[in-house]
This record gives sequence, C-alpha cells and structure tokens, in this order.
Amino acid sequence: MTVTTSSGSKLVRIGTRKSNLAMVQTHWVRDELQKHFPDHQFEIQAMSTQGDKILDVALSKIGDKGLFTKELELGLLNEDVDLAVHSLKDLPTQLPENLMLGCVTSRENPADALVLNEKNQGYTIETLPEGAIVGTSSLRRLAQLRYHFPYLEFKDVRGNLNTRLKKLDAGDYDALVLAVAGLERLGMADRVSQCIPGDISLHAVGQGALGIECREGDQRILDLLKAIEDDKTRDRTLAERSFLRELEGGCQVPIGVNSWIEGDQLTLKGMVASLDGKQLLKDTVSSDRANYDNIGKELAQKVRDQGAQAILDEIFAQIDR
Ligand SMILES: NCc1[nH]cc(CCC(=O)O)c1CC(=O)O
Repeated sequence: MTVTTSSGSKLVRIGTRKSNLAMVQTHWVRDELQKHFPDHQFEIQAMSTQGDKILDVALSKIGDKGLFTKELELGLLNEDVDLAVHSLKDLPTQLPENLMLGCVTSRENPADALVLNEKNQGYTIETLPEGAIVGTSSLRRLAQLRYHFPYLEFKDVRGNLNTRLKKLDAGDYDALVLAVAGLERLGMADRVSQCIPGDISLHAVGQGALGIECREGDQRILDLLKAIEDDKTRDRTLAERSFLRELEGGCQVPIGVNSWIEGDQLTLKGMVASLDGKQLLKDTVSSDRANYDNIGKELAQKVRDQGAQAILDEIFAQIDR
C-alpha cells in the first residue's frame, strides 16, 4: 500500500535479509535516512533469501550469484519495497533489468580478519603452525592463503557469524577468516585477533560497504539516497565492480582488490589466483576517479595479459555451473 500526498508519498519501505548483520545494517540505513528526512516514514520488511536457507552446501558449490539478493529484488520489482539494503559484496555486478544500484554508503575497514579460538590466542596468520585448521567459505581467501601459507589446512565453514564462531570456539577450527566489517558492525570487534595485511589477503569487491538497490529511474527514492551516499566509497567500489564484471564467469572466483583515492587519483589493485594457490597474479591501475569504470576494465585487461584468463577458465571448468 502506498500512501500518496500532494508532495508524493512519504512512506518508504525498506527490504532486508533477516540475519543479524543485515538487520544491523538496515537499521543504520533507516536511522540515517530518518535523520535527513524527518517528515518521512521508513518501514522495514525482512525476508529470507536462498543463501539464508541453504546452509549445508559450500557457497562455491551452489554457484549461483544473487543467492543473498534475489528475493529482495523480486520485492523491488513487485513494488512491495522501495529500496533494498545489501552488503555490497553480496550484490551481483549485473543487476536485473529495471533495477539499479541507487547508492553506496561509507565503507568500514574492508580488510579480512583472523579470528582465533581461546587456545590459539597470540598467533597471527604468519605464525600459525603447520597443519592449523583455518575455516573459510570464500575461494578468494582460500586461494590467497594457500599461496602464502601452503602448510596450513583449510576447511569450509557455513552459517551466520554466530554459528561460525560457535564452531570455532568448539574447536572444529583453529582459526577463521571473516570480514572485519561484519564483526565490527555486530559489536564483536574484540574477536578480531588480527587485521590480515591487505597485500596478503586482497579483500572482496565491495567488502565493508553497503549497496542500496532501487527501481531504475525512481527519482523519489534516488533523491533520498543521495543524502547517505559516500562519493569516495562509491567511486572505489564502482571501479572494483567493473574489474569483477569483466573477469567473472558466473560463479564465485578467487578475485580480490585493494583501492584508494589520493586527490583525484583512484588506484585499483587487483588479484586473480588459482584455487590451489599455486598461481597468483596482481596488477594496478591509477587514473582520475571519474574514470572508475575504465579503471576496472583496464585492470582486467592487464591481468588477462598476464595470464588470468587461463586461471579463470580452469576454475570455470572445475566448478559445476
Ligand atoms: N558473504 C557473507 C558476508 N557478506 C558481507 C559480510 C561482511 C560485511 C561486509 O563485507 O560488508 C559477510 C561475512 C564475511 O565475509 O565474513
């Protein structure tokens, strides 16, 4: 139901996943919007996505992009909600027809965290001993950590953050690698044993930022979203997404990035690795930040020239698509 007044509707319906992290992020977006637009009414509608329901299969094996976003997008297209709040890294680089990325909010620390259980306190990713069991569900983390620390053991881990931490504390793993941002947002920054250096684990595209999706050309919503956009995060993450869009082939792939802005210069560093961690390529492109899209494309071409396509083709052939 949309309430329409002479100045247009003041009711805005916000779609979100139901997970703790999604709810914390969505409450933040709602509160920010409410501060900027006190005469509007913001309503939250929480939904379960495929990714929340299928918990016993490795993410890389489900192989479907949009696992955490599809139900929210249907809500947008059916006009049940007016905007959808996502962790930007879960939002596919190709959006469905008639939907768009309305804004990107300011980024938390985009790094990966090493999280240890009680008996391993004091270790870092560099000092964990041979055979230590490290839990991760991300091919990107797996490939980079195998490359740098081939003597560690890696084991898949699924479930929401609390479930994963319980498994760690029960001793199923010696350590987990998780996003710093997620732990911080959930008030669990004290569980970050180490921020893994950015040159060891290049982070996921969009990691640490929120992406808000809306219907294409919905000017009422786009005007509201402008108030909470962070333009530096937007340019950085749009460059990152352009890089990923150029290289990915329809499944989770070991691609990582770092990005930063100095003056008007945006620098994007990208990494493509093989699953076994034996091959790992990196390259960097800098240009005026307004060229974010070309920065991503140019970087994709540079890593292709280094041999990234062969690595990716092998991965696409291995993963059942
Ligand atoms: N794929 C799950 C997911 N999506 C967003 C975050 C963390 C928050 C963020 O990166 O913005 C996480 C958990 C993790 O990777 O540890």
